[in-house]
Amino acid sequence: MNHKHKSASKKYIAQFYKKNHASFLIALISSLLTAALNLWIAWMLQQMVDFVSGVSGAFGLPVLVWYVVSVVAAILLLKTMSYFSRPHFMEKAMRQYKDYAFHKLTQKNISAFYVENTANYISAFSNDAATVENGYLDMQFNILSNIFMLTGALLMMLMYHPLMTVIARAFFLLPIGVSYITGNRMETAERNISEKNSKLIATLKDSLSGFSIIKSFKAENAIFDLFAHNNTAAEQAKCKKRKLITVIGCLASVAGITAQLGTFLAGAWLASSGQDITPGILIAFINLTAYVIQPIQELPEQLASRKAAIALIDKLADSLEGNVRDEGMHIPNQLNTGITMKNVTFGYDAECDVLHNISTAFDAGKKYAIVGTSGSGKSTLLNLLMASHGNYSGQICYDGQEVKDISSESLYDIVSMIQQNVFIFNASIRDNITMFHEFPAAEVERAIELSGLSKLIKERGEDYLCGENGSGLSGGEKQRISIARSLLKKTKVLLVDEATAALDTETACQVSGAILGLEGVTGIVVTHALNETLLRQYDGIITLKNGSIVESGTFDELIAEKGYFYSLFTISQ
Ligand SMILES: Nc1ncnc2c1ncn2[C@@H]1O[C@H](COP(=O)(O)OP(=O)(O)OP(=O)(O)O)[C@@H](O)[C@H]1O
Repeated sequence: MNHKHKSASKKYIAQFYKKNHASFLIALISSLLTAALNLWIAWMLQQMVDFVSGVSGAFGLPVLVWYVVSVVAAILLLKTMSYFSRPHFMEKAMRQYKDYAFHKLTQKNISAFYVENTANYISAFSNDAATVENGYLDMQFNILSNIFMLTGALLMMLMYHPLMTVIARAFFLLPIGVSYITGNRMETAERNISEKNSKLIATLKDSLSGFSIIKSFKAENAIFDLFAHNNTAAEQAKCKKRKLITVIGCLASVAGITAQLGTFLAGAWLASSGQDITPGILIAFINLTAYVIQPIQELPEQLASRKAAIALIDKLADSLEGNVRDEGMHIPNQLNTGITMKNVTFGYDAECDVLHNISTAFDAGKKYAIVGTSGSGKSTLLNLLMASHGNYSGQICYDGQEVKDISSESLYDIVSMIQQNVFIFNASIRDNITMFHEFPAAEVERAIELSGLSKLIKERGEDYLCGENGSGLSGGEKQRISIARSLLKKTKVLLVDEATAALDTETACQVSGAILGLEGVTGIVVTHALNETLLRQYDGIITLKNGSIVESGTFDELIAEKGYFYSLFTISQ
């Protein structure tokens, strides 16, 4: 992990404490005072035992009764403090952390989602968030109160009997060593669990999205095998962590018991050597030793869990810091000359190019059709115009400005795209068209009219809920919503990828006609439907074959050439 990402994860951790200091401090004070209370009880026990043993200078019974009442009152007070602070701190901390991460997610490039695995993010906001909550947030109070209790107990032991404390300290080094050795292994185990969970979530996501296909192709067994494989891997990763926790616990216990028994032996040896140890001091020492050993036993696991949780925050910061294109250039929201592609070669993998040496120009305000057989690279060409990938060679320029240097915000102001796969939110038809923005009613009306949605809206109303990914709508209706969305945005450039594929011929012609009739808009339309009336209206037709432009010109020019386009057109008729 590089330095930039390390400092990025600090910003995520800062979200826990932003405007949340008061709750944090009160919760921390209450857990530290609870630890102090244990030490106070150890001291009281010493006084009680010395009182019963008749040691001179011990407190009398009335004072001891008063102390007991104070302890009970203090417990009630501290628990009340904790009740009013810790849950509020946790709630705000997790809310701000997830909000910040989600905000970062929304700042990503569209291109990020062509190359990244979205299941990682689902995991980060579910499983990993729970680990961060327990292993980092909750744990920090336990860690700090354990450190406080450890230090306080050692100081009290020092006050009671310095020599015995020095001997005990030598034993305590043992469990501390265990913590140091096991910390890194725990961190690796937690990262491994997170990765395996992501894969499991990815399978689950696919299974749910493709449920009807799985059923109709009777692929339940195959998809079950895939799920079972990933489920096993995730559970095995957790099993490994549990085993590691057992090993860490075992080492910590051995080290702890050795330290405790060693200290007792030292006490016995000192007492028999005539040292001044009252029965009360002996009892206090036994209690205090436990308060040293408990943190030593718990701290290795707690520190390891904290480290593991920080590793997950680092992992999320790592993924969120990549593919953000906010440093691009701002350009005015206009297209004066047009879009040019010069010697553009591109492949999804380094070994295999999908587009070869593409050179063409799309003049501002004109309409172009891209045709070609399936897999010839039409969608890829369109996506590159939307800056989906930056790793092409050659130039793609808007008014002479290289597209990968333009800020995504500027680019999305100029261009909008109607895609093959339309995403519909589980919101009203109107919100799906306006994408939750405010527009003048007349403009919305015009977009609805042009995209052929009037009938649907008349029947169901603007407030009709579309269902999860538009389950309440037909394919054609979803396409029309997507067209209305883009028309409403009124961008200077409209890219259309088979937008009419799910429409019947009449509506398809109507919609394509609407796109062709948009004044001042540069339209680039990928189409399979080789309809002569429509094709004649385009200013240029670009014919792709195996990722290369083989012909371009107007409909009449291409037909006259009697070449590749001519044969595609005649076969389709
Ligand atoms: N994300 C991707 N990763 C790897 N290869 C891809 C990816 N998307 C497309 N391809 C490949 O690139 C080639 C061109 O695909 P593209 O979708 O651009 O073709 P198309 O002409 O739009 O096809 P269709 O008309 O069937 O939609 C195909 O061989 C396809 O398999």
